Amino acid sequence: MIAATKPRTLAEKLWESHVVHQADDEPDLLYVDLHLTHEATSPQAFDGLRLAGRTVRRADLTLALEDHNVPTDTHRLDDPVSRKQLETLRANCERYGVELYRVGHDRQGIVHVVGPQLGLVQPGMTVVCGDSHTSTHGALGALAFGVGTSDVEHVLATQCLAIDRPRTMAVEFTGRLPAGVGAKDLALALIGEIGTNGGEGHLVEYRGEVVRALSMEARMTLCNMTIEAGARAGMIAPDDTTFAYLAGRPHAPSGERWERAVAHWRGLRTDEGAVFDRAVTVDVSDLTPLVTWGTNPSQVVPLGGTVPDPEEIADPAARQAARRALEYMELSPGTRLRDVPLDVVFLGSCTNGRIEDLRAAAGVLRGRSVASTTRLLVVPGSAQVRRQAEDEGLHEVFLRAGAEWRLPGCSMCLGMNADRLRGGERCASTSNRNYEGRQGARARTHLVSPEVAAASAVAGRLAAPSDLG
Ligand SMILES: CC(C)[C@H](C(=O)O)[C@@H](O)C(=O)O
Ligand code: SF4
Repeated sequence: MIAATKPRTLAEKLWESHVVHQADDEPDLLYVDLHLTHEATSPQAFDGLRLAGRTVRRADLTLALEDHNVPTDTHRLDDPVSRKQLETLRANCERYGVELYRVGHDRQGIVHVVGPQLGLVQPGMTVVCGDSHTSTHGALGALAFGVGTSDVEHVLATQCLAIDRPRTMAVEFTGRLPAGVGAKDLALALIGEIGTNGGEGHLVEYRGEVVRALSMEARMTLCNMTIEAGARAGMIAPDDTTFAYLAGRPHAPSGERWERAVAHWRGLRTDEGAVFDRAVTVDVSDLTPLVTWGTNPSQVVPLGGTVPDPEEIADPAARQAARRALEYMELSPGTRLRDVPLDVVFLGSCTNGRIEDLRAAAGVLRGRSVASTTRLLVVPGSAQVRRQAEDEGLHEVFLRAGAEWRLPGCSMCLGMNADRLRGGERCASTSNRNYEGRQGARARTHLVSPEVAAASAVAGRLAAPSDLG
């Protein structure tokens, strides 16, 4: 009799198929199929390599992008700090033979937008990048880890990652997703429920019909924000949506190799009866568009709601955090979110800077104008997204509405380039972080979906598309 194999989760399968070395009381050593890198977290890693007299083990499995420091209004690198970052990356890539898509290249863009777009990220792979939002790539059924700079050095030198095995966690959204509610709302709803530490030490697999019905790009939005729940990574088992997305992409297999790949990928799913260390369900039937009111993504309420009163929060630590957040955000309890005026709206980032996000926003903005008191920045996540949007005429919708149509990059997602909020400006942003100072000194950030961002730009205050006349 053949011994029955123990049912395994998708994460366990991918982990076990990549273990190079395992020993008691040591992290596992995993083989890395794809290493993505950018200017912000690679300089010290390359320095370390050079000092140790080592070289890049698999330059052919390594790709570098310029995203965090790039200006998005011009290709000119005027800012000396940013220029230094980019010049350092260029010199390192040149020296070690690593391919680099630099500013102006037709494949340049945010690392987490470009990887999937080129078909570089495929089901079953391990993907590593010195960037927390590497979790995005798990949407394709990959095991994708954001790592620190010393890990980047180790991966450059060995193509392996030393990592403790996380526990597994199933997240299932149940019920029917109402119209006007999307992946960004799912992510915020989950974080609102389990908190910014709720996923700590876990590898999340998103499961169930609601997730199955999401487009590939929506799945990326969801996996992208997994990290904001404190989890180690997020993933979704590949299915026909994944295969349709990958087919024909520059680095996807073709012909007979494609058929073989798909046959293999179909087996990359959690077995019936496999046990997760933890399971969370979130009912989405009554979900409405969400907006953050505070300074972390768990401080979130429905757009139709009001700013909560910290004094009504039972947990003392949460109460104190809410008090401080309201002070920073200059908001008082009971204020209707819809009454909150905005200086800036930012549509972009690796969370919501893809073509579907731009289409959704353009759908709201068509025939409308941005409020005179508000500035709308539209920043495509990559040069390819920008081209595609222009082919579809979306840029004309944005420009006609009075928005700024920018060049690709991280932009106002974080204050590492010229796109920054100034003097305590308030912004509705489609990005993933709203910590103090994230978008500039004293900047106030409200995280929202692309549809809410677009409607808010028109209204000049937080608004849903259904609020617009
Ligand atoms: C600069 C980089 C290390 C950082 C990250 O790891 O996420 C950035 O991308 C961010 O979103 O804060
Ligand atoms: S867009 Fe924002 S979250 Fe994404 S990699 Fe860039 S800085 Fe990080």
